[in-house]
Amino acid sequence: MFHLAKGLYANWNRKEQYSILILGLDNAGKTTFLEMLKKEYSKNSKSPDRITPTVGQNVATIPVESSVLKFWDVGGQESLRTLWPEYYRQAHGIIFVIDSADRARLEECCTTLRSVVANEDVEGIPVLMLANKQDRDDRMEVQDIKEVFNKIAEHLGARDSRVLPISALTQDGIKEAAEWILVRLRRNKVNKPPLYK
Ligand SMILES: Nc1nc2c(ncn2[C@@H]2O[C@H](COP(=O)(O)OP(=O)(O)OP(=O)(O)O)[C@@H](O)[C@H]2O)c(=O)[nH]1
Ligand SMILES: [Mg+2]
Repeated sequence: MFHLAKGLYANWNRKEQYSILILGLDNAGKTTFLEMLKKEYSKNSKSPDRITPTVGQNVATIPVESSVLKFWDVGGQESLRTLWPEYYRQAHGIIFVIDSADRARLEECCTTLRSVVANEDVEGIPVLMLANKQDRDDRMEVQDIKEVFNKIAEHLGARDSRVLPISALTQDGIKEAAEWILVRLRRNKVNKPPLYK
């Protein structure tokens, strides 16, 4: 009887777990964003001055509301982007981070995102674009970034997508980003069910 009750209790307590892939060019601020998410939700994070370019992957499992979000942060250097498709099939959502101060690579950003969303393994899953580094004086206006990326969004079909301004460094917009993606992951759960852990 005790074991049955314990089993039922464990079942009721299982949480929905969604995997989110954090992509973007090198230096966009992906790892800083992830560390700040950890700071926001689990109070256990690395200080930004200890973050170095990612060569492998960083994984963090973060409780957000009644769900668990498992983030996969991979290196954005060109030579490492060939590894990204390995992660596509398991992803419930994509967060694509853009360096708002890097005008010179905005086009490269677009081409990269376009090739990501064209892959059939990520078909239908929500895509959140983060215009990061909004604290910098030399940033591009969010409206200008939106105009560029909305052109890509037109090819995303019925799936959810959005451009949100953030500053990973000052933690502005971090919570809004997590909340936006969670709502869309739940909305898409009939098409891409979460794991129950
Ligand atoms: N001013 C400013 N700098 C930022 C912000 N976010 C990240 N940075 C800086 O940008 C640089 C790169 O940040 P990372 O988080 O390592 O970038 P990444 O996208 O993980 O880079 P890779 O691992 O090489 O793909 C670091 O010097 C960060 O401190 C931000 O919101 N504002
Ligand atoms: Mg990194």
